[in-house]
Amino acid sequence: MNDDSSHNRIVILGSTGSIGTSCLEVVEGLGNNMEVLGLTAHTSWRDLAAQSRKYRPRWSVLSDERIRSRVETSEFGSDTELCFGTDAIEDVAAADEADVVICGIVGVAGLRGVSAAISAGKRVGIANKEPLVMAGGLMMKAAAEHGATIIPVDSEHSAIYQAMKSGHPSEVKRVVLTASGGPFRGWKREQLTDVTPEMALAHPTWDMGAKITIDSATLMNKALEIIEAKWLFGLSVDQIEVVIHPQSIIHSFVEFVDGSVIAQLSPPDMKLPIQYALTYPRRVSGVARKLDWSTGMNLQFDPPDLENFPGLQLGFEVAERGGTCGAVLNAANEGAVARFLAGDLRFSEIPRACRAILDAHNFDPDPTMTELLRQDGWAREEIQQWRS
Ligand SMILES: NC(=O)C1=CN([C@@H]2O[C@H](COP(=O)(O)OP(=O)(O)OC[C@H]3O[C@@H](n4cnc5c(N)ncnc54)[C@H](OP(=O)(O)O)[C@@H]3O)[C@@H](O)[C@H]2O)C=CC1
Ligand SMILES: CC(=O)[C@@H](O)[C@H](O)COP(=O)(O)O
Ligand SMILES: [Mn+2]
Repeated sequence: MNDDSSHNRIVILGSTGSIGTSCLEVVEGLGNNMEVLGLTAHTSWRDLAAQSRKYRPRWSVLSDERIRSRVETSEFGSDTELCFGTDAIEDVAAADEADVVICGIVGVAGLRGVSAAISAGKRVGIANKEPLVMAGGLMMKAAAEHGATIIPVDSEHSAIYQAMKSGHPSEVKRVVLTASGGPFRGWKREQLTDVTPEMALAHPTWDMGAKITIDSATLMNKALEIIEAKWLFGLSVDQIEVVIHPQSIIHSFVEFVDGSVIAQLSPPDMKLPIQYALTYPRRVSGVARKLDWSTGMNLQFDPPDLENFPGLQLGFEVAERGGTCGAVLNAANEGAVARFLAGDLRFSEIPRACRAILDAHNFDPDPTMTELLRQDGWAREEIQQWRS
């Protein structure tokens, strides 16, 4: 971080998305303490232009080179240099002037930006879980080598990060990830066959981008989060549990060896974990919603339904096996979700297709990044052709 910890220059990867726009609200709430240095989007150039005029970053990046000829550069304001391409995302994420990088790109498309920020030794707030699922072991190793500080932004992992402060890492018995259960909590396998994208996009508690919202509905989001937790906190699979908590008020628990369970509570609003990553180790007043204790509240907990939501089981298995499994599961799931949203795959086929591709892949227990990228590409081709 900047020596003057009251003023920090921030880069937001994926600034036009759900995490990105929440992050800009947080930055605005923090006032003069934060300066927006860089923003990135893929194709939403008009949104990025509006953000650029408002926050006046030094750089704005559009990663999709194909839209270059359509973009009206004058819309970005005179203070901002507009750049194109994924190389430019890496340059901004690693810029000497950047103190903190918030990673809010969706999918493995965010890998190069996250990796660049880590290699440059930045403070890196990671919401973008898919690169961790794909290559978490290599990323944590790189962070240690380059002196980067990874602060989880995913709500469950932020909660665990905060709760871990109550004891020494060696005193942690297990972590419990909470899951809302999604829009189909309590549904049976037969009922899930004819679910439409519109139904699956109606998350009961969180307002998020389309891909993660579908993942929440299949419980694949929790599967990815098991793998994410393993890498972020150096846990074994038998130290990770999942509990269904429909209210999304408790964002996860840490149980210590003495039996004490420490939880983090707040309304379902990503502005809190984003702000925590920006101001850590300090806590400051901010724009995130607060709990209202003046009205009654019931907090419910149920065991997860692995039979009707088989995607969750994949998370435990993949975290256990490691190697190339995370890359393959993640890539198959990204492709399956895209096909489901395009009306080309049934909802109930998402976990089935992921299972089939995972089982068919050529397992490597200790892959390099090159091998992980190769397997990611292979799984993306497989999922395009998959038929039940
Ligand atoms: N939303 C949430 O509350 C939470 C999200 N997360 C994680 O955070 C990440 C972002 O999620 P969310 O904000 O919901 O996603 P959104 O779909 O809302 O936003 C995605 C962002 O990534 C950009 N983007 C999309 N494709 C590419 C690409 N190929 N290359 C570069 N940039 C790209 C988009 O730009 P453009 O607008 O131009 O398409 C946009 O800025 C995901 O990994 C998700 O799992 C984790 C916890 C909570
Ligand atoms: C906000 C956040 O972190 C999401 O990952 C959220 O947890 C999704 O809700 P589910 O618990 O339904 O997966
Ligand atoms: Mn989450």
